[in-house]
Amino acid sequence: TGSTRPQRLLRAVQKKATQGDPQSVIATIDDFCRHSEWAMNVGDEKGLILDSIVSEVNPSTALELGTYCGYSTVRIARLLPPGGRCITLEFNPAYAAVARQVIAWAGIQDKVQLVEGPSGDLIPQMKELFGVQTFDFVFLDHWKDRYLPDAKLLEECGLLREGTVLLADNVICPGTPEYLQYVRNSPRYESRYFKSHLEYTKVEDGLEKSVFLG
Ligand SMILES: Cn1cnc(CNC(=O)c2cc(-c3ccc(F)cc3)cc(O)c2O)c1
Ligand SMILES: [Mg+2]
Repeated sequence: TGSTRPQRLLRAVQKKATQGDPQSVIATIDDFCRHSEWAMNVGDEKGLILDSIVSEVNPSTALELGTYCGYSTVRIARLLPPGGRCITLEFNPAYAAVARQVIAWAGIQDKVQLVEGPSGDLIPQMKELFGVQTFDFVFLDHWKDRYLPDAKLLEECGLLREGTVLLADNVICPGTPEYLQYVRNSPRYESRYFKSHLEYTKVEDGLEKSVFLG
């Protein structure tokens, strides 16, 4: 039985990245995906937009939907203020197992809580499981048809506050048309599109930043 792509990505990190250095983990994954095997990390170009928005929000509590190999988890967690934390939800146990090791290699595991399971079941438990009041920042990067139902669930569970920033990956490719229509037309959000490219390619993609107005 051969290795999987996430396992080969992890092996590259453990071989080439400096332990405890998030930037070298990020650079190693970007190099692996650009020159060895494409993988669905947010990537370096959209990653810079993610970094600038996370830095602007400076979240105490961040939520990531869709961990995959932990690349964007590392990008977010390395920018959190002292005491800040990122809760990241991943449905796929094999991805979660790789992500835990990537996050640990970067040395930021103390800022991250990785939870395995379906976001639709876990979101209603955020308050009781993790003592979360509201999220300051949410990064949506999981199954594209879950963006809208999970955004509505976050609203219904009282997990968003006036000013919470939702940042959604892949709003063009693969695309999240129902989610886009909702956040761009709802009076409860102020939405803006950041044009970019699908990770490691020239294909158009982008991030949608939507501020919850309460
Ligand atoms: C199985 N699975 C576990 N997590 C997920 C959620 N992520 C995605 O689906 C996803 C997909 C793509 C993508 C794939 C093929 C292609 F041709 C173009 C784009 C890019 C991304 O940035 C993504 O986040 C899917
Ligand atoms: Mg994505």
